[in-house]
Amino acid sequence: MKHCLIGIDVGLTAAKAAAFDEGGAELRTVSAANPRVAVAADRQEIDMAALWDVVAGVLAELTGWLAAEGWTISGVGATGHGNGLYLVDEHLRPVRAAFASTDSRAERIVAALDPGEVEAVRRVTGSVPWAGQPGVLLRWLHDEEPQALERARWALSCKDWITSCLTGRPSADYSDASACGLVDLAARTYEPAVFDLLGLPHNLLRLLPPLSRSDEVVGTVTAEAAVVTGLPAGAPVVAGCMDCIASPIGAGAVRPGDVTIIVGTWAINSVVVPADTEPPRVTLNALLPDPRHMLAQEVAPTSAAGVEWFSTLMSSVAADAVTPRDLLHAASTVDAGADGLLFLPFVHGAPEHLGASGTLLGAKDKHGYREIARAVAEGVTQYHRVQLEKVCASGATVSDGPWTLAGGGAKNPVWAQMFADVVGHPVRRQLGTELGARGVASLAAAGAGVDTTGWWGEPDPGLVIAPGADREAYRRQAERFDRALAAMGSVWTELAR
Ligand SMILES: Nc1ncnc2c1ncn2[C@@H]1O[C@H](COP(=O)(O)OP(=O)(O)O)[C@@H](O)[C@H]1O
Ligand SMILES: O=C(CO)[C@H](O)[C@@H](O)COP(=O)(O)O
Repeated sequence: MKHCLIGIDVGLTAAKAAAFDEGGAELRTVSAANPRVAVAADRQEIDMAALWDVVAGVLAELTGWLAAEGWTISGVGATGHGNGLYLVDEHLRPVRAAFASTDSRAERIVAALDPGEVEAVRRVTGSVPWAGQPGVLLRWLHDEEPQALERARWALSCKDWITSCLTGRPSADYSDASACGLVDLAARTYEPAVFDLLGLPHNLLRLLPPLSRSDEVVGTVTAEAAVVTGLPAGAPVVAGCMDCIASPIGAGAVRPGDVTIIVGTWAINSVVVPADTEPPRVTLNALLPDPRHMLAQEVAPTSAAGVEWFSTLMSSVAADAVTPRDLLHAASTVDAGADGLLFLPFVHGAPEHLGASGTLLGAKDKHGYREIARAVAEGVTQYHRVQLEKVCASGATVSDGPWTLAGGGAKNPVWAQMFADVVGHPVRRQLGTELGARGVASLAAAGAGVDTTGWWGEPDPGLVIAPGADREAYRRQAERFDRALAAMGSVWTELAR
């Protein structure tokens, strides 16, 4: 009999489900756009039932194909965007719409925190507070919608919501919970001091589900879930992990010093560090399945989000949809430097820059769509560089080898070369594989008792891209970008008042 594993990856843009054979080869991937409602500029909410419908739909398509090809499913795991908040009642039904991690309505709560207390908690949890964290959002609900908290029984992350739909059980894993800034990294337990910092009563700690290892089986597919997904009832489901963890696992980039750059809605810039040292000073540190290691990360909703914003804007005025691929193609027809245009990619703000907004600098009447497209892609990439420099300066040891490029944007060859040129370091593309789904499928394999040692062979050197001819232009642009970023800080603070 042919056995396979299923990895589900629910990002902010799209839901993907992929099947892998027991040796780690990808059999097939199905994806679909996720529902997302921008309720207001700073309010980004997700209809939880609609999200589950999309995931069930991609699973049904995948399992239909697998059945026709004679595959038997031996394990399932989910990964998803981290942070945000998915509140459910005791019957695991949504209490209200979920908060996406791009929601910035709670910035004022973060701005009012005591810096000394923030630093004391950071040393324990490895995270600094920002608006889209579940703890900060719980505080917002405590102030603004206390009735929602009264109805809530569990505070889930995105993948925990999907896992609960599959198994009928609440669960959480160390990677997501630590990436949410809720965990004492050394003790691997929820940290009540986070609730003190945020002014939350301790009785709300009851909302946090029990923690499991990412590859631990936390339930089995229910009969109800089997009907809508085509998964076999009774198939084991593992706790899974956060998407920023799943991609490096999928790429095999989990040795100390390994760097992964994820070009999803969010910009994720990470390095594997030992778990038994003081957490590097970055936005967050997330525990990896291997208890010896964690992933130090600089993160911001500034990556494909910027490209999505501009392509959606152009689609609204063009006869045909302008896809991110079209936008990158238009960008490729303009020289590096976008003829002097600079884009600061904060259309959803950023943890590090309270009040920041998307900003186009240097616009002249000679500039058109193609120059702006180039500036948007370059601005997104330059901010990845800023964050990678911060990761390198955080005290973490960083590998000299190629850095792994993951996420939807990394599939674009123009953008991948721009990454190598802007960051000034070789990057490795991963063609043909949904790395996040692959990573969590490997955890499902481990949970089902399948030997996964063969999943990570020698990486193909042909996928490595070295910095090229545009490197010098981007070095000059980086100086302007950094000066503009520093100067805008006070403007954004003023505008946010
Ligand atoms: N060929 C492409 N060229 C440029 N950008 C792309 C391409 N394919 C996907 N993207 C971008 O990647 C994003 C999806 O990446 P993904 O990692 O799946 O994000 P998420 O996990 O947030 O859903 C899309 O928002 C899109 O902007
Ligand atoms: O918590 C986060 C960063 O700390 C984000 O939610 C990230 O997980 C999004 O992932 P994306 O949807 O861009 O793939």
